[in-house]
Amino acid sequence: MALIELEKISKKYGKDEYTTVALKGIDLTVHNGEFVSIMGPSGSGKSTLLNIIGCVDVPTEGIYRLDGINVTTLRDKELSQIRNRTISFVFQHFALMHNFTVFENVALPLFKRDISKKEIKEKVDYYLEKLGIADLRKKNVSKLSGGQKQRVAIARAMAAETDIVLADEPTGALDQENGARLMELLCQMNEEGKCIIVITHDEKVASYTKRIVRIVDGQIQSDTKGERQ
Ligand SMILES: Nc1ncnc2c1ncn2[C@@H]1O[C@H](COP(=O)(O)OP(=O)(O)OP(=O)(O)O)[C@@H](O)[C@H]1O
Repeated sequence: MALIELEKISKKYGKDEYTTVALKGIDLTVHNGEFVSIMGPSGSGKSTLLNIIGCVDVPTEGIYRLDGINVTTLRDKELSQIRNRTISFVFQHFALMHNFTVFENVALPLFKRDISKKEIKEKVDYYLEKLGIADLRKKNVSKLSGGQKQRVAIARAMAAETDIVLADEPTGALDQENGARLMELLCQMNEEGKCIIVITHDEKVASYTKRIVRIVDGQIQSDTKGERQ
């Protein structure tokens, strides 16, 4: 069964003469363990597509099945529950909670689950160790470097142990070395079985992925194999 199944997805913003059609009848199927990059010019609809896949926005038309469930008909509460247990996000500007510690940021998605504090602590400690940032656990995230912040964001995505990780220009705010390190971490997560979808303008970032979907003007222009298989 497909993990992500988009059927004739369209998205319009605004009304009447102010309408923007961001997506036009997108059909896209992604399976467990895939590593996909979504590329395309600015304004082509990449972020809109990722937001719909991530259940933070809803399509105007079409059907979205996430892990076999038609999420287009769900209410907000059900949608956020499915999102929390299925999807993690990694953003260009990290989207961490300022004035919270590294530990608290990584633990955040776990607080919404039905698991004990002890289990949360063990899980978070395990992933902080795995990413080499255990010594930063009590530090306020606003005091960290860009590379360290992105490691915290990856630790948060790993600790959530969701099947899907969505990344929007995740290397955009990083230097080359930290960008490469981040892509290695995403590759590692993919090898451990996660389905990863990354939006990027950067061919180098796309070269780490196994499949490249190119979008132009709200439509899929091509869907090809990436360099890494
Ligand atoms: N909230 C919104 N309200 C109105 N129009 C929007 C909104 N969000 C996006 N759009 C429009 O939808 C189209 C697609 O935008 P989107 O952000 O998905 O493109 P993108 O490919 O991610 O662009 P970029 O690479 O510049 O981030 C654009 O024309 C944009 O102006």
